[in-house]
Amino acid sequence: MTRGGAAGRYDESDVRVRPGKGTRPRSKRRPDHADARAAMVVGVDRGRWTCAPEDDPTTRVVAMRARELGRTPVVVGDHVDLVGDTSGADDTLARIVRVADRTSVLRRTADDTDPYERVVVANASHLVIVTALADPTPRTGFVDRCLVAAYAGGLEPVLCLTKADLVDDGGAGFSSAYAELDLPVVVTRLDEDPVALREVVIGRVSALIGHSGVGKSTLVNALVPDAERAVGEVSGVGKGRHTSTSAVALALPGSGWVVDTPGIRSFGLAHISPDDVVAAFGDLAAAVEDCPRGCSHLGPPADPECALDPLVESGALSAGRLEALRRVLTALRTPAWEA
Ligand SMILES: Nc1nc2c(ncn2[C@@H]2O[C@H](COP(=O)(O)OP(=O)(O)OP(=O)(O)O)[C@@H](O)[C@H]2O)c(=O)[nH]1
Ligand SMILES: [Zn+2]
Repeated sequence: MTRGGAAGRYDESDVRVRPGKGTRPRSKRRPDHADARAAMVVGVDRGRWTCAPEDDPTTRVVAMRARELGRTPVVVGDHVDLVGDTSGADDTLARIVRVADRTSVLRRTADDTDPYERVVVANASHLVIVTALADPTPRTGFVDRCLVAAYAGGLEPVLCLTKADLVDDGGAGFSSAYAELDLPVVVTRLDEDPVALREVVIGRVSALIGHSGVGKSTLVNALVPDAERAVGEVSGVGKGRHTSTSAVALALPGSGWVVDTPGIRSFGLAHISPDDVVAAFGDLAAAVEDCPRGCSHLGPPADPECALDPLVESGALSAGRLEALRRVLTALRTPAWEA
């Protein structure tokens, strides 16, 4: 499901027809690759894409991109068509000839001023925002930035609060800040199986995001028993061990995928506008069409004529929900390094 309006806007995954066949229209269906094998990208490393064929998802086929793809980015979660040797045998290399339109895009910029945005994960239906209730201290700023990225990219956000064993209230205090956003909240602790989280991710493609040390690897290992994500080690380059910093999709027992995103520590949001966020709040998207041009929907004093305020007066919108939406919108204005 595409929640945000922004996801459908991107046609960067359209494949260009090879130059020289000038009269042929741009096409996603090249008849000469009618026998291509459909697959999902599960990992990317130095110009090689690891793919899981849809007809045999436990096989791994390593592929390069065909020249006809041009500069189309191909990321974890992309649905691609493979040709060539798709056996997955050692030392074989297939070619990616097509990338399907995406249903969602988790995107980021390096910081809020970086004009270059990067798709990190494609086609995930859910973004699981992993935050520890203690050690490290939870910060709403990071959660709010993740919410913005989810809403704008067409992913359903889920708040996952870890280390409940370290606090007295079971997470009620922290999650109350999100109560008005209709956000699913799951709470986990080291001494219990993450049953509620498993129910959220099973049969779906979910991206997991969180700061270092929040317990994300612990969760991934519980969900995917053979994942062997390193626990308690600071992941990244130059920390003793060279671990991957790019996204990787791991198959859940049964069906579904979790995409771990070890490299993502910050979330530049330069590419997102307030309207992209409001678009995810179905009923409110129509209301803000009455706002003045350039309204950032924060209300007075910044936006005295924002059309969301009269909705509260008329009873169509609760004050608490508007406040929660505005706190998320404020994340757009808060520099990434302060969040
Ligand atoms: N008390 C408690 N500790 C936990 C819990 N979950 C994880 N931990 C501990 O927190 C530390 C960090 O856990 P990881 O799973 O490595 O955290 P991470 O988010 O993957 O961190 P990076 O690997 O740095 O990305 C480890 O020592 C875990 O044992 C929990 O629910 N309760
Ligand atoms: Zn407005």
